[in-house]
Amino acid sequence: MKKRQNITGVILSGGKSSRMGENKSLLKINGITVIEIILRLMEPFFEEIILSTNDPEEYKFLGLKSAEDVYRNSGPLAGIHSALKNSATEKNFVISCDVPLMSAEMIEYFLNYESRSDILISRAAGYLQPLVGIYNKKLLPLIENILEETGSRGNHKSLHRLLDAADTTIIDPAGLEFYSDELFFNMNNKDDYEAIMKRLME
Ligand SMILES: Nc1nc2c(ncn2[C@@H]2O[C@H](COP(=O)(O)OP(=O)(O)OP(=O)(O)O)[C@@H](O)[C@H]2O)c(=O)[nH]1
Repeated sequence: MKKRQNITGVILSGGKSSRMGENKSLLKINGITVIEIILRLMEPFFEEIILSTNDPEEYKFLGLKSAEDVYRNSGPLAGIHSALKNSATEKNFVISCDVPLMSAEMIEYFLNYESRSDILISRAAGYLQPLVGIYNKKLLPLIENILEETGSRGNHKSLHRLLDAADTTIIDPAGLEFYSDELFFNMNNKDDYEAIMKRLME
């Protein structure tokens, strides 16, 4: 597969993992860290990958360019903000660090989807899934307005405000042959971790 140069990959890993009690992206499944599972999934698609983190030292072993939050303690939208600021491309494929069941087919589907919108995300497993999707760099001023207004009270709410305020396309992948709800399953606590380990060791 030829790596894409006109779209940057972004891995969000600047959260607190408070429900997990330890950095969830560094937990291991079948001997490799969850963040490496995500990176291996992303690498074939993107020439450039940015890691959104506030602790670049911890992730040095990945050898990625990293971006620290400008707006601290403000949740995932702040991570998207700093990644877009540091990105050289208009389009950016964003993925959360905690979805190790995501597939290459689903990423490919996003990348091939014809849309002129500034955000392309899905509604999957009964929820909007804003932490896997495509974000345009031209959203930066709008994102800054929202982050300035909501500050550290924002967290996930600020992301949903962005979805409402921006030109957002929401896809419904439910009927696709490769699709299953588990693709978007995110690992928040120890029970989720155990469930994912069990699933990946099958
Ligand atoms: N850069 C950045 N990423 C974040 C921030 N908050 C969450 N994320 C990322 O966004 C994704 C979803 O995060 P959550 O699981 O909802 O939040 P979390 O802080 O990691 O975990 P909890 O403390 O358990 O809520 C993960 O990839 C996080 O690393 C933030 O303030 N900055």
